[in-house]
Amino acid sequence: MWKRFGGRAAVAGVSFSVGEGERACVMGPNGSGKTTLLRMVAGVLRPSEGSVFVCGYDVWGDGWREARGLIGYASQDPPMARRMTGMEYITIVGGLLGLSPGAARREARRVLEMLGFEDVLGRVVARLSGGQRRALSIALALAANPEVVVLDEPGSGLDVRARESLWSALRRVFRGRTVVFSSHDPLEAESESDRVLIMHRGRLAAWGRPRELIERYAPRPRVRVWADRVPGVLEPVHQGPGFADYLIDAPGDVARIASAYSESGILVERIEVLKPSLREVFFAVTGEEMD
Ligand SMILES: Nc1ncnc2c1ncn2[C@@H]1O[C@H](COP(=O)(O)OP(=O)(O)OP(=O)(O)O)[C@@H](O)[C@H]1O
Repeated sequence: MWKRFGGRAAVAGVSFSVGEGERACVMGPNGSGKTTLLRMVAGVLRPSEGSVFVCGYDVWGDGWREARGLIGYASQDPPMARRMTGMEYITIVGGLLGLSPGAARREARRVLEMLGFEDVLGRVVARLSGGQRRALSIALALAANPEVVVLDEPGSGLDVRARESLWSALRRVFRGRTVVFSSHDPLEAESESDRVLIMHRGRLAAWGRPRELIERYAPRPRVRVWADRVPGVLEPVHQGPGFADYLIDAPGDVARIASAYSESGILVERIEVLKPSLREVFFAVTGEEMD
């Protein structure tokens, strides 16, 4: 897929496939093209070039009607009239998506109960938090019982506990479905997906199973030393404000690094061991730190 806005490519030649029942997570720095990619996959933004197939149907060709009936999509911040209640939103927008009012209400309520957000139905949108609005749009995306679910940052804007309970419910809701979602959280990506796609400046920088990506791009642990200077004898692999990272190859390396700091008279605030994770993969392939 390609998507150009004016002369600029937001998505530049990205190809991937997700198997039936698999969950794929799209990661990438801000502006790397995640939302644009998901919108093309979900059938709401036409690619400048390329195609999307869902269950064999061409989303942007003659299979659009069938394909769109198979996809449930929740955008990052869907437009909602502030004076509508959650129930009115589900009924009206569900109607636009072809759901009968009864089915939309019944199915959305079922999903919201699973998510622990059933009280949003009776409240006006203006009074809902970002997380509650997100739950409402996820419920609508799932109300038609889609085969394929596309969710743009379902966990964003939620605190750690709310995110954990959302995911424990989503795991049940997602069972048997194919899911493509985006995330800024490497732990969420690692634990909730079978495959990870890392976007960088519109291109696919890495694609694979989380473990394979870690093995390929970040097999060695690092230590991060927090101090205001770096000893001249050491070569950090990465430096940021107030910290420097070093690769660890042998058991004595951490002690060797710590003594280089003390021998240079540099006060160390703290030392962290960074276990290889998608965070390190992300850094290795994009050159950028995750949030
Ligand atoms: N409708 C549009 N018109 C013009 N440019 C756009 C449009 N939508 C996205 N872009 C541009 O395309 C690029 C990719 O944007 P996109 O929203 O897909 O990134 P993203 O990875 O989802 O970012 P974020 O993590 O901040 O949500 C950005 O430079 C953005 O400004």
